[in-house]
Amino acid sequence: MFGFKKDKPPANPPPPAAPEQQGSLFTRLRAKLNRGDSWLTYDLANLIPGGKIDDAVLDELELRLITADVGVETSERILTALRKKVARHELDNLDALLEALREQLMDIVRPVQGQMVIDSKYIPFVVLVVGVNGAGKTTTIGKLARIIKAADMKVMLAAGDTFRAAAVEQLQVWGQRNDVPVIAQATGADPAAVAFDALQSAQARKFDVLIADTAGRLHTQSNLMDELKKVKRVMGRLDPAAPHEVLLVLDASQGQNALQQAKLFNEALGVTGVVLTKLDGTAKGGIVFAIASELKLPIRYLGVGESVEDFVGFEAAAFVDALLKRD
Ligand SMILES: Nc1nc2c(ncn2[C@@H]2O[C@H](COP(=O)(O)OP(=O)(O)OP(=O)(O)O)[C@@H](O)[C@H]2O)c(=O)[nH]1
Repeated sequence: MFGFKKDKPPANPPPPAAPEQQGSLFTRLRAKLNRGDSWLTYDLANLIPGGKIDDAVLDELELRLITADVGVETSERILTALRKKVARHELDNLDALLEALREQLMDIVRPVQGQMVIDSKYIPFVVLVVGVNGAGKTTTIGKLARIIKAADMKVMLAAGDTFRAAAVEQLQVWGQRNDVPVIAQATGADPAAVAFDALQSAQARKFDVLIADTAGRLHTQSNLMDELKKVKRVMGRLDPAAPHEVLLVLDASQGQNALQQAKLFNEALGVTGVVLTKLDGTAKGGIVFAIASELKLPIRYLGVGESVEDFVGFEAAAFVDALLKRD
């Protein structure tokens, strides 16, 4: 329900779901992903006036996949499978086409569905959040802290983006409002020192989870990666297994750029999970499939709006069905 798993059930049962968490994930996703119509299936029925699936329909579908940043190779693979079925006369109406498309899409995203497991053998379980500026890191940390707290766990935040004063303030405001402690230092402080202090404090105070924010922009990209590697290394001195989750936040509306970012961050840091933000209303939501097929990294969460409740655990079937607008 919360989009993550604790290895052991909590001592106290989690409180009832907030009102916005009620209602099926599919219904909520459908409303958020397809403002109006789905980028994938809008008006498709009208393209098949006689009900016949022909090359024009398949070409249009391929164009939509590519335009939505599914990626040329992945789109071609999907269409090759569909074309074979058409040639065998297995797809002779829209329903059959959509069902075959659903199977293809599910084959891509099913393997990357995987909840974050908060392993209680680590005190705290450390989540390092990385990504370029503006991707939605701070918002994601707020949303994630909220659901973890709602499951009766003690969460602490580390304000590791010491490069930007506003980023620290944003996290502090969020922490105050939600009664979650935030460890911060002055602007320009060494982010590795912030991470070290925060982890030491969370260990001493026996917090369940520490979520560490990081900078998304430095003078050069190699500076940024070196800084993030140092944060990782320094945490490892206090707990050799930390960070236990390296969560990469990507702005889905950045399309193929997001894919490039993912490759760089993964090479440098070994990403263990991805959060795709701003999927609400973007016509570039196909990047989910590109990330899944090219990187094969677990997709943990989707951000589908700016408010704290616009955050859902990634479930392949709900996502695909919401895109295809099928109940
Ligand atoms: N529509 C939409 N907006 C989002 C989502 N997630 C974040 N945002 C918005 O994106 C903007 C950037 O989010 P931040 O959380 O500040 O991004 P950041 O990566 O921490 O970037 P800095 O704070 O600049 O380091 C904010 O205006 C957020 O409200 C989402 O899922 N959907």
